[in-house]
Amino acid sequence: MGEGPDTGARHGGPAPSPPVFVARKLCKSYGTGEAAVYALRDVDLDIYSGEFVVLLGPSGSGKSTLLNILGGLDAPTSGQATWRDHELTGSTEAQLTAYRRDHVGFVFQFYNLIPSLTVRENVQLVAEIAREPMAPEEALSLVGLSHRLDHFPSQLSGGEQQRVAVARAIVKRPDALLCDEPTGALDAETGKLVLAAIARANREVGSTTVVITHNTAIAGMAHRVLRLSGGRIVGIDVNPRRMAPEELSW
Ligand SMILES: Nc1ncnc2c1ncn2[C@@H]1O[C@H](COP(=O)(O)OP(=O)(O)OP(=O)(O)O)[C@@H](O)[C@H]1O
Repeated sequence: MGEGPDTGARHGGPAPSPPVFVARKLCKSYGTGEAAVYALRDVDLDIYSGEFVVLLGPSGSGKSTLLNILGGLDAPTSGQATWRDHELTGSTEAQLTAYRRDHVGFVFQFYNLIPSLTVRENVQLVAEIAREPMAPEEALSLVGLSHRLDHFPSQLSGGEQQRVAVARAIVKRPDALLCDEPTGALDAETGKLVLAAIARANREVGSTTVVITHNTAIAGMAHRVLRLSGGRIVGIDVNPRRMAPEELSW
């Protein structure tokens, strides 16, 4: 991968390749009538191959709902979401399971490692069900943990455990890497190491990457920042220069 996707059309230059994620008029509501809660309202979205996108917004703005729909973990109430030629809306549970297994790596705020397995075994578990995985050792090297292969999760710091979770997400070389508040439970210095691991996966594996945060500093890493508020995308910023994780401060 080079410096990221061709952002030409967004700057008025040559046409880029078609988007990999497309959402049109996505709505998600819970309940009905006066008690209804609208998590997403008429969201239109295009995300391009290899992009690093940050979804930025306050608590309750709809970030997780949007990411979960893109990842095939949730379905909208109405509207359309597609991944390349996969129609996510309207897919059966079995089709969504296959989509997640074959194309998506997830990283959540809490690492959910299996405590009785070593670092290598936690990553191996996903490699075994993937179509074209890299070696677990390669994934763990990408996140800087080659020296901790045979340790158990309880022997690692929170930031190291989250880097194992990143390795587990990327070992299958996912087309999409979807991260929901990956640094939410970490201090700034540790969080930057995790962000560096995610950025490296985006660059070297080529995974189209979406990171949720309510931390505005993290937005500096992205190609583009989609700002959410009240279930709507209220702004899209293109970073003229992306910052490296170690340049961020919060
Ligand atoms: N299962 C549910 N039932 C009812 N309301 C829900 C449900 N899930 C989400 N919501 C509501 O939808 C809205 C959007 O939630 P969502 O989790 O997508 O926001 P978010 O921006 O990710 O927030 P946070 O940063 O706090 O995780 C919120 O008002 C939330 O309370």
